[in-house]
Amino acid sequence: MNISIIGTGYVGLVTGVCLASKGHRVTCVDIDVAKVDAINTGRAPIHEEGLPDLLTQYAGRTLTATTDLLSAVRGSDITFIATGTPFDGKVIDLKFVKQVSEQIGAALATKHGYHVVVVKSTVVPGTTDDVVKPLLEKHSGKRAGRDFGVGMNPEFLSEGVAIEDFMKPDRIVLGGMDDRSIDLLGQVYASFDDSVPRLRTNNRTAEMIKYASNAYQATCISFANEIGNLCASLGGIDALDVMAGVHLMKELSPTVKDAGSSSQDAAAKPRRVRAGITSFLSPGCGFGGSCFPKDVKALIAHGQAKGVAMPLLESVIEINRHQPIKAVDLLERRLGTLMGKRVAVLGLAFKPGTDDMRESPSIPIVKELLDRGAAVQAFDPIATAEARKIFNGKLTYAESLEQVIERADGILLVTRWPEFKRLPELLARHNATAAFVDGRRLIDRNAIPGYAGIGLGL
Ligand SMILES: NC(=O)c1ccc[n+]([C@@H]2O[C@H](COP(=O)([O-])OP(=O)(O)OC[C@H]3O[C@@H](n4cnc5c(N)ncnc54)[C@H](O)[C@@H]3O)[C@@H](O)[C@H]2O)c1
Ligand SMILES: O=c1ccn([C@@H]2O[C@H](COP(=O)(O)OP(=O)(O)O[C@H]3O[C@H](CO)[C@@H](O)[C@H](O)[C@H]3O)[C@@H](O)[C@H]2O)c(=O)[nH]1
Repeated sequence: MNISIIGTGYVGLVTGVCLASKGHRVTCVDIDVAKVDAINTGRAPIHEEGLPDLLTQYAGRTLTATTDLLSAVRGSDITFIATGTPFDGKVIDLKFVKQVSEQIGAALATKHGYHVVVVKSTVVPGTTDDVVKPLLEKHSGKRAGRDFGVGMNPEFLSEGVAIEDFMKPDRIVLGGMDDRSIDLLGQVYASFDDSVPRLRTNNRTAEMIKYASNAYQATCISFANEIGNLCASLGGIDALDVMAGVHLMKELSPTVKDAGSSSQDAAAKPRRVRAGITSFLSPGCGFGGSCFPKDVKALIAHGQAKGVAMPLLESVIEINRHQPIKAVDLLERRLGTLMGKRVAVLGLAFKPGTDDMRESPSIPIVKELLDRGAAVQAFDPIATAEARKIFNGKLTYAESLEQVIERADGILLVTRWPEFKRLPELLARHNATAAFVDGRRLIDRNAIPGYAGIGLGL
């Protein structure tokens, strides 16, 4: 199929390269000329595993990028909207979605044949039918349902493993205003594994599935953190053991009861369980990123605007606001005071595998450490350049893990970078006396003398 994708950020670009790799001809559209040029020359504008390889294979062949939205839409059968939907504190800001809907409408005005426009951005229920569809009709002079179709196809990829998530999704939600729209959208995914559930539904439900999924995951994290904080203060209980026990309930791990009986069963386990993340029940220093904080707040605001109280999700956000500070408190208790102490912060990105700093828990953590008088040096394998834009020289950056731990009085692990697993050996060699706090529970609690961690305490 000929596909155009408007907005070439994490979602648009990953969708573009993956669909090109599935045999489609894809045109990516962005207003950012630097991004367009990078894609056309096969350079990845974002850090994402597997992206450079796919760009090298498909850029300039079946994947091209352009700033010319009109030609891209006219030359395609289906158009995905993948622009950002920031939250302004009250409502999600639809200005980018509206802008491109108007432009797509204008392109459809002079295009022959049926076309489907699909919203892939995360938008509150009702946006596709009540905002996007009327704009398309107004600017094309055509009628939705007769001349063109409108669909909603939420994206569930997770940064750092975005390519893998897109290529092997756990579900494909095909929202549409009618069967014809859904059928064409379904064709985009025709060559995806047959075993992946396809859910055909209306646009509003598709929009809500996305928010409910993110809200559910965020709720699990705040639940794990609330229980973890209680475990830490009761003493003698490790929240990791507790969550491992909770996670074994058959509703959460349907394959666990068979695990180990054959390698086939183990392979059938969901990827996140195999990775040991235990279905978003890992306590830590809070969730960050471009999605959970924004989407949960947007859903709360949307509910409240409709007169529906949202106390559970409000608590999810409130717990998450305090959680980064719990890690700082723990380090302060280990050191007695943070005033004048040299503190090493390990990891700045909101999660491993990305240089994305949006809403990263490292931001309130560094601020709190500085406020309490610590001198902060940080190390992140790839996010330093992004971090510099945020912290404006208030901390120093080390070149390596060895360097950052060498002279530290206290060490706070903030991001689950796999390379930090070398810490026990490195600390024994380079700095055996530093106070260590594991804000992500990455390291075995028995591997470092004096180990302290979220969900465990001192
Ligand atoms: N990042 C994720 O992991 C993720 C996962 C699932 C869903 N989402 C949702 O997908 C949407 C996009 O997220 P993202 O992280 O890819 O955003 P992003 O900010 O990385 O990318 C958005 C892109 O849209 C471009 N853009 C803005 N206005 C434009 C216009 N008029 N014409 C063409 N391009 C334009 C921007 O230049 C930018 O490159 C959001 O609604 C987000 O909530 C994100
Ligand atoms: O048990 C857990 C799991 C995650 N996190 C934190 O939660 C945040 C988000 O992590 P993750 O979900 O892995 O990354 P995202 O890229 O934000 O992906 C989420 O947000 C995307 C955008 O909507 C969705 O598409 C994905 O399905 C959803 O997992 C990070 O700060 C993690 O450290 C925890 O604290 N505990």
